[in-house]
Amino acid sequence: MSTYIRKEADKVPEPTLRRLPWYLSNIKLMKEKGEQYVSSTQISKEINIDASQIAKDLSYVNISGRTRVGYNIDALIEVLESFLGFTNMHKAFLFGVGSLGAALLRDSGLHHFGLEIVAAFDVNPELVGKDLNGIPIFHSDDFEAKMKEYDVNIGVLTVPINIAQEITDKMVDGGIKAVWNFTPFRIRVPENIVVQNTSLYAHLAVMFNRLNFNEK
Ligand SMILES: NC(=O)c1ccc[n+]([C@@H]2O[C@H](COP(=O)([O-])OP(=O)(O)OC[C@H]3O[C@@H](n4cnc5c(N)ncnc54)[C@H](O)[C@@H]3O)[C@@H](O)[C@H]2O)c1
Repeated sequence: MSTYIRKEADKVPEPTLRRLPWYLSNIKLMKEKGEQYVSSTQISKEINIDASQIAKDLSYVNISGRTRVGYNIDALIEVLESFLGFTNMHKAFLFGVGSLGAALLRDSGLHHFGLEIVAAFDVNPELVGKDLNGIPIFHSDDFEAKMKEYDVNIGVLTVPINIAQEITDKMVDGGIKAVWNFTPFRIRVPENIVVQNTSLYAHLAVMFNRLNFNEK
């Protein structure tokens, strides 16, 4: 039996994966303006990224465009959405319904990007048993049981930093395969588990620095 081993080289580069959703949003805007075809040069003008870079990024996506006319806009949107995993809903559990966790539960935008938080966990008696934006909040102790009930493989981590690792271990032991980590803690996980660290503050220093530069 021959097994196909996925090589590192088969992986789409992370910068490409970060740019593709951006192209997608802009292409959708162009569609709203009534365009039927879009070229990498046009996208380039909108978002100020080199057209050759855009063409290269789009080459990872299975779509062919005609050199001068460009890509059919509907087909490109469809292919990009499915390539990026935005069309099939990924179900997630969220841990820690505090100020950030609650904001994420209220955010309907996640849906458009393929993420559906189906339930949340907390230990605060004022929250447990309630629901927020239609999403039930259970006690953390009920997590293992709920894993059997829901078809979930993603965990969103918005708990206090001092329990970030403990809750991660709990999620992984329960069968979670990917952790979207909002805590500033660098959580450790087994090799087969995906971790995505996200910080709202990450780009603030860049903005402040550029602001100071422009004001000089
Ligand atoms: N990545 C970012 O941009 C960003 C932004 C804000 C906050 N954060 C981080 O997110 C985390 C939460 O911040 P916050 O301001 O929402 O805090 P918060 O104190 O408002 O919320 C934390 C919640 O976790 C709950 N909790 C405590 N123990 C728990 C357990 N065992 N199981 C489940 N839930 C439990 C608490 O009851 C509370 O509701 C912190 O680690 C913070 O540093 C990150």
